[in-house]
Amino acid sequence: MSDTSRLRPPVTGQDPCQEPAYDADHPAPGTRPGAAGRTGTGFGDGTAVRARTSLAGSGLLQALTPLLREWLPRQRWFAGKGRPISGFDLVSAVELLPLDGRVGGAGLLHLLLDVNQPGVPPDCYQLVLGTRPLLPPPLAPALIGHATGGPLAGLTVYEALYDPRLATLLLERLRTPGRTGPLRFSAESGISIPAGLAPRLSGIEQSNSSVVYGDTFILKLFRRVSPGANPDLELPLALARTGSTRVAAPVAWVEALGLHGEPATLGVLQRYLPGSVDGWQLALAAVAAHDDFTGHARSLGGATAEVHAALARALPGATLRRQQIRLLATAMADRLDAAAAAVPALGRYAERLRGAFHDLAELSRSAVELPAQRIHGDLHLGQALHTSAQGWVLIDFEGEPARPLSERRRPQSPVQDIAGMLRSFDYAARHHDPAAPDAAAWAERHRAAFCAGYAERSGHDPRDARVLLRAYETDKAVYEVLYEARHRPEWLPIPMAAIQRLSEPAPR
Ligand SMILES: Nc1ncnc2c1ncn2[C@@H]1O[C@H](COP(=O)(O)OP(=O)(O)O)[C@@H](O)[C@H]1O
Ligand SMILES: O=P(O)(O)O[C@H]1O[C@H](CO)[C@@H](O[C@H]2O[C@H](CO)[C@@H](O)[C@H](O)[C@H]2O)[C@H](O)[C@H]1O
Repeated sequence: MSDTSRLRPPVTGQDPCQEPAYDADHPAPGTRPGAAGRTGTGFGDGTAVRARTSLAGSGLLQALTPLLREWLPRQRWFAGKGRPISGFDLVSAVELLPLDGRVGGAGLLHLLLDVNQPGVPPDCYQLVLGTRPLLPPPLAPALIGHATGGPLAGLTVYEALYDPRLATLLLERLRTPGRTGPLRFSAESGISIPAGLAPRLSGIEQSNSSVVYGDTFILKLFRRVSPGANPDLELPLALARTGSTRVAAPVAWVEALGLHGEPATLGVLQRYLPGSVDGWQLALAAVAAHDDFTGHARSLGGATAEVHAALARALPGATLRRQQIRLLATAMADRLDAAAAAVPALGRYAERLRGAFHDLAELSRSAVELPAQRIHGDLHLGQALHTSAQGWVLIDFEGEPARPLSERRRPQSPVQDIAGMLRSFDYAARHHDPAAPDAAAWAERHRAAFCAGYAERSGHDPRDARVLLRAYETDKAVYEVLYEARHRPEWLPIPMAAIQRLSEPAPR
């Protein structure tokens, strides 16, 4: 579809790609004015957004509430599982296509919604909803529910990304920079995005949702949204602009404006790497076939060093001084305490594990200063894609989604990323059998190859930062224990094997 005018709700007769800047008193065409009634805190105090939501006050939220209460907790990306939902607040609602389907048979609604749960601050989620009077059978898996009131009366509500027509429309909107209500669409200059690329929803269970367009681009829509630039746009964009080929270059993105302070990144369209295989799958295959994987591990170490060097050049860094090193050690110890309270199996190791954090705190007594810079933040084998043409490419620079955005955007020691990848080799070695007699040796060989590749490219062998590496590795293994206990209890023995190893006295 190359004609962008098909995005245009005929009510207004204006092309949303040409809209003027959004004005609270004169809402943009294609959105309906109304009082927001928003009280949530996901985007701060809410005052900035109050006049800018559309469709609020129209009964939209009341119509959606019973549907979302039932549907949301079943989504892989919903972080509030296990707690009741006490209600929703509308942060913004934008009708990208009229809901009654008078253009092309389907409506398209973009929502930012604060989800309220007792005892925790609200989280803001991005939903992209389709509406049709009747859902065609191929879209059955996308069903959210049948609405009975407000502007949705008599309509079926479903996940728009499943609908090729609506997914195509999103790409169309990204192709032309401009604003639609509080949504700002931007494109990297000098890159042309062709029209008519066939969309397909990525079937992989993820923290976010992605659509692949014609094996050329992949659009990732963030589900949990916070004010500020998402590092998964910020870092790949900075890297691509340095000419780095170790990332999938962003070509367009969408943000929400005026919600509270900084624009919030909602989605990124990046180059797709057709035929890529991720490092986790490659490593598992190598373990199963008893193949040597050290060449791959070494080149991955080199690629990681290249990314770190490019990030250090492209974005401001910092130095971790005494006080910050102490705070880092304290934060790690606090995370250990919290994890031990939640997972009793960790309890008996806790005292000895604390030694690693104690040693880190002791570093702060000497004159040591640690260089810090922007890093990947959640590096593991699944975040590295391999292609025969490009070698290793790192993806998903979001950082650990559970941590606040402000923390994820802070410069950190690059050793954190290295520790993450070293843990991943241990995971791969123990995936089939956590107690396999040759697992420790396999892991050690590949960890060494990764560090050697990193050292070759950077001139610094991460193994020389012994105390820091051990502290970060322990912190990551503790995180993994909690992660597995919550999400995949049958995987718990994998990080527990590391906990056992790391609780033994450190070789001096
Ligand atoms: N640029 C890309 N090219 C090819 N596949 C990709 C690309 N980016 C992501 N993917 C695929 O999508 C999956 C999920 O991507 P990721 O960025 O990790 O999303 P999430 O944050 O939702 O976990 C990856 O594991 C990979 O299989
Ligand atoms: O990929 P995400 O950003 O969602 O990261 C989370 O999930 C990962 C699992 O998918 C988890 O990684 C752990 O398991 C991996 C194997 O599945 C292994 O390679 C990693 O080393 C291990 O940490 C990650 O911790 C979590 O944040």
